Amino acid sequence: MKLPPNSSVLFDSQTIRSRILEIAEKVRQYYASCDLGEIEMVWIAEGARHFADALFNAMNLSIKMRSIKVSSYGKSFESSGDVKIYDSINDIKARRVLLVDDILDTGLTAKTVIAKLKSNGVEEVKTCFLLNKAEKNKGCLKPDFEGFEIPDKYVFGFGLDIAGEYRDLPDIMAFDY
Ligand SMILES: O=P(O)(O)OC[C@H]1O[C@H](OP(=O)(O)OP(=O)(O)O)[C@H](O)[C@@H]1O
Ligand code: HPA
Repeated sequence: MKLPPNSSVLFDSQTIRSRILEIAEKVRQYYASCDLGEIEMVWIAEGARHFADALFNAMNLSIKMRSIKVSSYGKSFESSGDVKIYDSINDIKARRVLLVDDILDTGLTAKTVIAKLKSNGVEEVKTCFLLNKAEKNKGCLKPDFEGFEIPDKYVFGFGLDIAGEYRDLPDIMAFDY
């Protein structure tokens, strides 16, 4: 597969896997004293697919898991600012939700979904991101669990795409655009 020019590996697959094991352990500890029946893990499709699968398997907790399709970038490198939620999430009524996404970039996607979940009556939403462009979003939303803080570069691989391509690369690559 031809990679975009000026791209390089930011995190290789082994580094990603090891970090996910660490996050999974922190999540396990957090929920250790909770009623597992009250918790639902909700991951944001499509980008979080690989992260959510790996995290869920590593957590090894008997909780429900589902995805919701949310999109705001399309083929662009910038958020359109219009976060579209394609699945009905009105039936997510768990008391506690663990919201999982591949990346916290501007924070708009997560903020929109959190507001919707809260308006459904979900009491607690904990967030878990593999990547956080913290310098860019100026800490507008503090993740409860996160993998790596990254600089303001466009990244792809391990679920993250450029216009629908490269999601299935095992490494996370960065790209100067
Ligand atoms: O913090 P933000 O600036 O809102 O960006 C983060 C969101 O952007 C990407 O989704 P995208 O809209 O590209 O859809 P996709 O997951 O299907 O690629 C990514 O998967 C996150 O969900
Ligand atoms: O850097 C990114 N890469 C891929 N998808 C994204 N969605 C928001 N930011 C990014």
